[in-house]
Amino acid sequence: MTPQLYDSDIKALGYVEVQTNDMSRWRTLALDILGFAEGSGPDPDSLYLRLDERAARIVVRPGETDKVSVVGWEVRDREAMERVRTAVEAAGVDVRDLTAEESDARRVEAAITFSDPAGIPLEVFFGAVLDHSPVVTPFGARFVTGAQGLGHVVIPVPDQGKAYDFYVQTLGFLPRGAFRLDTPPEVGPMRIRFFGVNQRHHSLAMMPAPKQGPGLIHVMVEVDDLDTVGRAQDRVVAEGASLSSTLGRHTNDKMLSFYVRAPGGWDIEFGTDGILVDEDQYTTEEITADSYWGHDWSGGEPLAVVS
Ligand SMILES: Cc1ccc(O)c(O)c1CC[C@@H]1C(=O)CC[C@]2(C)C(=O)CC[C@@H]12
Ligand SMILES: [Fe+2]
Repeated sequence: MTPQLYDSDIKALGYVEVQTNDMSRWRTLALDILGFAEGSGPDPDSLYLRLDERAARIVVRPGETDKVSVVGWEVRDREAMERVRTAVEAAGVDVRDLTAEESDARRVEAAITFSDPAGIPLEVFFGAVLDHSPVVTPFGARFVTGAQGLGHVVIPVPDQGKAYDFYVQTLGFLPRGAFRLDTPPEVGPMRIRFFGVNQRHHSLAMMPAPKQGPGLIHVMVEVDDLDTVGRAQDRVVAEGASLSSTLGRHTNDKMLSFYVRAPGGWDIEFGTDGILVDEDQYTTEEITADSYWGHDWSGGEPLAVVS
């Protein structure tokens, strides 16, 4: 088999931290409905969610408003982190090192932090600290992570051209196609654009949107069987959480998923059965429907970035 070749030092989506003014609703959603395992960490007021051997893949911390506070991208080692630093600084963006205390709290050996052109705080890290205790999820979910990383994030970008150049030219993300949105002709074409850094079809997508709201459209996590997705959706309905979109199968990554509303007006996409991309053969394509079937958004509440 030929090796999969990637230009990017970024290997995977490592972690996401969000802040919320409704910790109790977050705890219910994360633990009692979606069935993440509760981890532990340095801040007794934060919620640490484990999906695998990493100490925490999703961190929810109390704050005044609901918004994304960090998107963490993983590199191989210190040398790779230094290459990213050089590229980001060459693009005219300020880079700061996490202090030793901050890196410890994040459970990584070291990280740098900077903002993307949409203003989203990023961290690039290496040396994730592992928790070797069994990952005991409350309903037996097994999450698909490993070389494919945490999942994907979809971010709103006010200037897609600038965001595209930063992620592709500076950070080395690989374009993985687009979905043309249905916009009136006078507005001109708008596309959701997808980007990968490993065999997961997309670890990042960006949607043109005004600069407001939580800085997230959704975070996707993947489990290893359909029954786990169906049972999670049953609990969304039974517990009265807001189902943003019904089950459906996407046309690009083939993921079978539903979306549930998180505090702050963004969604968690909970899916299974995503494809692995063979980068040696891959060429970008434009999908003309978001899904083969399902994904009915009509019963959900509007996204914060468009309301
Ligand atoms: C099109 C698509 C393929 C694979 C994905 O993982 C994925 O999230 C999407 C985009 C779904 C997208 C969304 O998240 C916000 C609301 C959107 C724009 C729609 O109203 C249709 C497509 C939806
Ligand atoms: Fe998605």
